Amino acid sequence: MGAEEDKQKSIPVLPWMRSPIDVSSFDECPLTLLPCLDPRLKVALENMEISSLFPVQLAVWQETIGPGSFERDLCINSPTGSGKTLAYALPIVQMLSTRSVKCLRALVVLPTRDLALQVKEVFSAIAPAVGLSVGLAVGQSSIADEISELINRPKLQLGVSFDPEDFLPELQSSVDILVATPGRLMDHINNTKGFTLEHLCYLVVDETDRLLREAYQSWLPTVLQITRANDESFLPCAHTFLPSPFSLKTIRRSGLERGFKGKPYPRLVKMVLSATLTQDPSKLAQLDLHHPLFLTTGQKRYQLPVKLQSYKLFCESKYKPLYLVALLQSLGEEKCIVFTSSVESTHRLCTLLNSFDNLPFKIKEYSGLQRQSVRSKTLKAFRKGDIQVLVSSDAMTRGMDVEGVRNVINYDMPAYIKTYIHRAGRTARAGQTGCCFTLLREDEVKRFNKLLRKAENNSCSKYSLPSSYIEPLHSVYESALEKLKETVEMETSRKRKIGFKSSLSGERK
Ligand SMILES: Nc1ncnc2c1ncn2[C@@H]1O[C@H](COP(=O)(O)OP(=O)(O)OP(=O)(O)O)[C@@H](O)[C@H]1O
Repeated sequence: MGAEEDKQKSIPVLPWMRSPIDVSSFDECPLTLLPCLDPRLKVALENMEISSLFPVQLAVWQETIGPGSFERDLCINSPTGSGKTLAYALPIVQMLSTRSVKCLRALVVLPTRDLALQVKEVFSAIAPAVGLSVGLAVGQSSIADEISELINRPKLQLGVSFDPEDFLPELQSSVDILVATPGRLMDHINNTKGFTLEHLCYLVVDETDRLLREAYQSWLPTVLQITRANDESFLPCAHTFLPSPFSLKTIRRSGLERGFKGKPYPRLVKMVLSATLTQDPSKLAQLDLHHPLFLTTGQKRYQLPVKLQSYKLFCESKYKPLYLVALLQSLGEEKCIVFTSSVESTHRLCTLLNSFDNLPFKIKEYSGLQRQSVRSKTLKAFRKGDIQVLVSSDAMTRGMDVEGVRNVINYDMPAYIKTYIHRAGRTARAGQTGCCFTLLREDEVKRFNKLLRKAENNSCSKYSLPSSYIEPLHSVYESALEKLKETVEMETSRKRKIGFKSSLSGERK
């Protein structure tokens, strides 16, 4: 494809995407100068060691708390590590800070459990300061435990006896904000008594392009349908406003003012975000956006963090593990993530690395092949610094924020620019520096250069390792390969035994 064709493809089809707000024209804003910020939230932010808002956070603040007043749905395309989480969390918490009745008003949906946990931490750092509670629906605990966290069942007064036939205690939400993955969200929508989205004011779809790629049990049409139905039932013509002692309803009036023509007001406000936001009209149509406003950074659709340094390292296929070890040794003990192209190669590479004697760092595997509990444990140890090298499949590529990751290595070349962006984006976050190395065979170089041209800030220098790092490793590499062979044989026979046992017990059943 020629450069002209590339350019054509990057011009958004949707008219509202062609005149975006450029986030790079914003500067950081000290909290002391931020208009309207609730002083309690200022203190909470300072406790998080945040003294100013990043550009994307200021741009969103302007469109929500500022003059924009949440009038339009926001589509935010901003680089990895630019602070998108707080960009939506802060205005939502500030807006809900004046509500005195507890009910579920904000829903944040993320594609994975680890990401949801991370986002919940951010909300939990600010929401309690203004008396709001945050819940999690990700399937980390049993559904019963989760329900008891999310739903409040008021206790009957002592000494008063009710006939249960006559009195059903009103179930109420225990949380104002819910962070969820689609599967568990659907479980609660379908089965949890008292779980309702009828008061929902804010819907955040984080990692939008990933969430729109799969149906995830049709969570999006379901949520939109429920909230739309609520809008309709609260239109003045459809509702008689009879006061009920047991239920508190949000009254959505039909407003013609401020761009809400024909829409119930206040309506459900949507914020959708990604570092690689889709521009595909049919995908975006699923979100049913209201008068959307597009916020993006710079000219090109794909952006790499400004302080990221990309490097390419040439090596023959058979020596890739050896070069990787030499590279890891040359980088020292700082945290590093090594990405491979599949769960199988992640396992194999990690086993091989652990077969090298006397490496000065601890290496663990993190992949979609592992159980969630194993993954969470590994991630925790990596965050703490007990593990220095994480060998990962693309399970880790999106959104994960681990402090102190200075280097990312693409052991296998990513097939798409999006993958490169999300992998590289695990470093150089929050304005810090970071490096991304890609190991390349000669026949991959052309494809890699072409892939990088699609992004802004795409300079990529050649990286060479001194032979003093390579030469001493040859003999160790040979014995590591031998050990790998033994380990693989052991694993295969263990799997065979387990398979045999379970087929026997299957026959008995
Ligand atoms: N205003 C701020 N000042 C200092 N640090 C901040 C600020 N806002 C966010 N951060 C930090 O920046 C890091 C990246 O933030 P966040 O995870 O929200 O990025 P992101 O844009 O969502 O990235 P990704 O696209 O990879 O998900 C986090 O460690 C966060 O604590």
